[in-house]
This record gives sequence, C-alpha cells and structure tokens, in this order.
Amino acid sequence: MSLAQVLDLASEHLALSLGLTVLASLASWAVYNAFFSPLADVPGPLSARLGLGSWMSNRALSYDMGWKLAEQHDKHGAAVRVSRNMVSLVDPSVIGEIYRYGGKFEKTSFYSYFRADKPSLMSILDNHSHALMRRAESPAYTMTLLVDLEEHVDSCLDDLVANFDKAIVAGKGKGTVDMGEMMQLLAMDVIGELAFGGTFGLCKAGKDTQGFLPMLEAFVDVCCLCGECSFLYYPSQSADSSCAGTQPWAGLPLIAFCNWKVGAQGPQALASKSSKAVKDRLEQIKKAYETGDEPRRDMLSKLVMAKNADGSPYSIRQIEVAASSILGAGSDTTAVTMRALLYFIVRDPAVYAKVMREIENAFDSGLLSLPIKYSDGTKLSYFQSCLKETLRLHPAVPWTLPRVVPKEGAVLAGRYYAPGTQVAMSPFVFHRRTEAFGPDTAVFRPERWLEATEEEKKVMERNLITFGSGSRVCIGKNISLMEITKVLPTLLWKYRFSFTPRNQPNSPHKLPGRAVDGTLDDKEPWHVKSQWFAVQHDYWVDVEERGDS
Ligand code: HEM
Repeated sequence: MSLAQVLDLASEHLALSLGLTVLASLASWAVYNAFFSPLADVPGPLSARLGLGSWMSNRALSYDMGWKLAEQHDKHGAAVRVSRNMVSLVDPSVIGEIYRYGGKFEKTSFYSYFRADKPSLMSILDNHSHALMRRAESPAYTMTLLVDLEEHVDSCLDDLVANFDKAIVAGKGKGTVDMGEMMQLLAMDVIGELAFGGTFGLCKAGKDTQGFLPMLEAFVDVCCLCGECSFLYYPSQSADSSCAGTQPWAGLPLIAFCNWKVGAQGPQALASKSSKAVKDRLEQIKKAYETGDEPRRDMLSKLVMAKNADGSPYSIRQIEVAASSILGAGSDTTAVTMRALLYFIVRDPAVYAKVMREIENAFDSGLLSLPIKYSDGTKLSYFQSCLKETLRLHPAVPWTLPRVVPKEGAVLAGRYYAPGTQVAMSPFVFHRRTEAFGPDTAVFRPERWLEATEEEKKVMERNLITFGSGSRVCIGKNISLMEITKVLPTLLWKYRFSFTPRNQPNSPHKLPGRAVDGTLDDKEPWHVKSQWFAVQHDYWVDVEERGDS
C-alpha cells in the first residue's frame, strides 16, 4: 500500500476515529466516576455520579436549587453527591466541623467568580488572607457604628413610604404596589447611604433609575453558572484564581453576558458612583482635619481608614471593591428577607393579628415611637420570633455554601472524605430537616422560638445557618437585622396589607404563583426563583392606610 493510500484511508476514518475516541474517553470518565471515584458510594442524581457536572449547572439555569436539592436528600438521606467532587450534607454535627472559626476548610473556587479585579471579603478563598482582610474591614461593621447607621435607614424609609402614600391616593384609598421592587429599592438605597456616601435615589424616584436590579441578577446568574460549569471550573482551582483577575478568558463570557442582558448602564453607574463617593469622602476627611468638623459616620468612613496587614492604607480601588461587595452581599439578601417576613405575617390572619397587637401595645405604652429605634424593636418578642422563623423557612441564600476538605482529609458524619473533596450545606434544605428543627419543620410557627428552653434555643440558634456559620459568617448580619427591625414594624403600623388577588380583571401578576418550596399554587402572591438567592418576583400587595398610626 502506498503512502497516499494510507493517508486516504486515515482521512476517511478520521472523523470516525475521533468520534470513537471521544466516546471511549467519556465512557471511561463516567465508569471511573460511578464505580472507582472516592465518592462512588455516595448516592445522588445520575449525572453527578457519572461526573458530568451538569446537575448543579441545571439548578443555576432552572432557578430550582432549594426544592430539587431537598428532593435529593429526601430520596437519598443525609449525604448527596451533587457533582463529580461535591457532596451536600445535612447532618447538624458537621456545621462545626466545616465552618468553624480557625478551621482548615477553605471556600471553593466557586466563590472566585464573585470577585472583581481585587478580592473581597466574600470572594477571597484562603483563610489566612481572609482573616487579615476581615480584621481590616471589621470597623465598618461594629455594633457601636450601628446606632449611627440608623438615621440613614430612617431617611430611606421616609422616601419609601411616600411611594405607598402615592399609590393609596392613586387607588382612591387602596393602592397596589410591587412589594418585590419596593423592598429592593429600599435595600439598595440603604446600602447607598451606608457604603457609597448617599442614597442612590431609587425610593425617591419609585423605580430602579440606574439599572442596578437586572445588573445584579445577571451577575449572580453568571457567577452560579461559571462557578458550577466544569469546563470553566477545573482550570481555576488555585486559591488566587479569578474570572476577571488571573483568568481573563473566563471573565469574558461573564462580561459579555452582563452587557448583553442589561447593557452597561448598571455597572457604569455603580463604578462612577463608587469612585466619586470614595474621592468625596477622602476630601471630606481632609477638610475635617483642617476645620475640626466631624466627617459623616457610616461604613464608608470606616473603609477609607482601613489598612492592609503591612500598615499601608487601602487603595481607592480596594475601598471601591469593598463597597461594591457590600452592595452585592447586602441588598438582595435583606430585600428577600423583608419580603418573606411580610408574606409570612400577612398570610396567616392569626399571626398578623398577634403581631399587630404587640406593635399597638408597644406604641400605646410608649415603648415604640416613630422613627422606630432598633433597640426598641428588638423588644417586640413575637415580631422577633417571626423574623427568626422567616430566616429559617426562607433563607435568602439557599445555594450550598461549599468548602474544600483540607489536606489532612476529614471525617464528617461518620464518613471519611479525601483532601480536595468539596463539601457543602444548603441553609434552605438543612432548615427543613427534622434532625435540625424537629417534626414540624415545614410549618411557619414563630412560637417554636418562644417556647424553647434555653438549651433548645441554643441548639436551634446553632442550626440556623441563614447567615452562614463560623469564620466566614455574614459580617453584615446585624446591619440587616437592624434595618428589618426598623422597617417592617413601621410599615405594619402605618398600613394594612393584603395580597393582590391573582384571579381578577386587571391583575398585575404575570407569572404563576410559586412558593419557596417550589409548589405551584395560584394562591401564592409571588413567584420564587431559587438559585444563589431565593428571590421573589411578581409580588403584588394591596395597601391601605391604617388610620391610627
Ligand atoms: C438577611 C440578610 C443577609 C443574609 C441572609 C446574608 C447571608 C450571608 C451568608 C450566607 C454569608 C456566608 C456565605 C458563605 O459562607 O458562603 C454571608 C457573608 C457575607 N455577607 Fe451577608 N447576608 C445578609 C446581609 C448582609 C449585609 C446587610 C451585608 C453588608 C452590609 C452583608 C455582607 C456580607 C459579607 C461582606 C460577607 C462575607 C463575609 C466573610 O466571608 O467574611 N450581608 N452573608
């Protein structure tokens, strides 16, 4: 046979050989993952056991993380393999192991997709660098500063209330408002006040004039998808990797997608607002030194004073990244929780009546007055137990909070996991397990927090992982609790709320009702999408003046 004939034959069969090679590689990859991987014995969906990595990506695309993962745990028990190398766990004993202070489990590179050109508290992976950054930025989150932050929440709340009043006038005594949007505008404006030197003016305008909402939504979509897509994921395992930093190739789809989905308006508005705010604040501080005036006290005033571990001051870019990450971490989460708390209260007439009795008594006795102080709102014990129960049943972040098993390996809930294995817990799934909160976990029952003994309360507090747990626990927890404790009692005191009926002419609803546990039901006032955040869409509420406020 001549050389030309050999080449002819080879090219004829090249496509076939290539196809067979790909098929054989995929088959051996799947066989290895299903039967020989160290996680081969952990049950889970077929695609995860075959190592195809598509199960988590599907959750990111289908917005059904919470209930799909809960289904898997109902079917398979306390440990579920959700991807080639990740196991979701729901055993209470592992919280302290995986997330504890001073522990060795680090965040997985999933979080690196939350990073801009510099790491933030949320996206930094290695524990040592995180501890240094947390120390540098913690003055922006102290309890003593919290009191100063209250007046900024009050001013945003005044702007929000004006929208409700306008809707009531327009509706001749009964307004209909998009509570989903209203709560988001408020939460964003509050972050503007706290971390960007002033409100974004969204509540005043009554709408998202800057395009922030679609921007944040697209950003989280891309983070979840890239973070779970194996072809983008595996090359970025190193601790300092980042889509927009050390791996610009991986950042390109992110930026392209954001621009395609929302245009550049949101990111640009945010970038120019943050750099102007930082420059203005540095100028103010300089002037304050000269004139002896006290500069405005907020989170930004603390961030501009932050120092790196070597004593050098934070660069302007570091301050901007810290402020922007506060917007990403603190606005959606707080808005989701405020919407859910109002939902759980209004949905049950007995709960609504009890909350109102408590608030009315507090106003009558002089415990509360407008503007409501956080320290007074914390004394509303029934309201506070409603808040706890909301944090349990509708945690703003239902996604798994994944960590890497350290080089020593780890025994978790009686099974050994090899170094490098990823282990995770979803607050949504865990909070609904009987091993975490007893037999009636699916029921909204605020009384569970009031009836519990001190010992039982301690266990429930430990099992409540809405804000994460241990060394990477949410640093903004108290800020959001302060905001919620001021806003909700004020709105409940001023207005009477009911869900806008879905089956009526001119109903504003556009999506089918879907509860946080995935149940499709037309009685639901909203449509929940469960991804990194459990966001409520299409949430319409009728609002009337209460009269005696
Ligand atoms: C109800 C409201 C909130 C919820 C449910 C929530 C939830 C969480 C969770 C679950 C984490 C841990 C993520 C993980 O371990 O993977 C976290 C971290 C974080 N949160 Fe929040 N958050 C809320 C409000 C806020 C607010 C208002 C701010 C800022 C003012 C904020 C800033 C942060 C930051 C900076 C981190 C990273 C902390 C670190 O790793 O040191 N959060 N949050």
